[in-house]
Amino acid sequence: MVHVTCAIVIDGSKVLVTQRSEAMKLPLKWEFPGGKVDLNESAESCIKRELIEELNIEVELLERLSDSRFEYPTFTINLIPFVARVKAGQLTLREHRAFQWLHPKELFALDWAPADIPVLEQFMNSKYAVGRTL
Ligand SMILES: Nc1nc2c([nH]c(=O)n2[C@H]2C[C@H](O)[C@@H](COP(=O)(O)OP(=O)(O)OP(=O)(O)O)O2)c(=O)[nH]1
Repeated sequence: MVHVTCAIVIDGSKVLVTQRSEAMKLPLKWEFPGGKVDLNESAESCIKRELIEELNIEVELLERLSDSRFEYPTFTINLIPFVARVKAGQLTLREHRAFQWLHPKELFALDWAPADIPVLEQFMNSKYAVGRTL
C-alpha cells in the first residue's frame, strides 16, 4: 500500500486544485496536491515538503481529515488529507499541468483522481467549505 498525503489548501472561500500532467500516473486527473510519504517521515512533514517541492508554497496545517483508502488496478493508496492555508511563497507549477482556485460548489464538476472523491465529500461536510450547497 502506498501512503500519500494531500492538502486542501483554502484561501477565504476558495480551494486550490491541481491537475496532473500527461507524464504522471493518472494523467490529467484533478487532485489535491501532495505526494508519497518517505520512509520515517510523518504525514505532516510530508505534506509540507511536497507543497514546497511541487508548488513553492509553505503551508500551515489546520486540520487532518480521515484517510481514504482506494484500490487502483495496480496499487492500493491510503490518501491522508489535510486542510491547510498558505503561509508564504508565490505559487509556481513545478510538476502539474494546471491549477485553479475554485469555490466549493465548483469542485464536483472536475475529473478527479478516484481516491479523492471521499476526501472531497468530507471536506464539503466540514466547516471549511464556505458557501457549499448541501
Ligand atoms: N498527490 C496526490 N496523489 C494522488 C491523489 N489522489 C491519488 O489517487 N493520488 C495518487 C497518484 C499517484 O499514483 C500517487 C501519488 O504519487 P505522487 O504524486 O508522488 O507522484 P507519482 O506517482 O506520479 O510519482 P512516481 O510514482 O513517479 O514517483 O497517489 C491526490 O489527491 N494527490
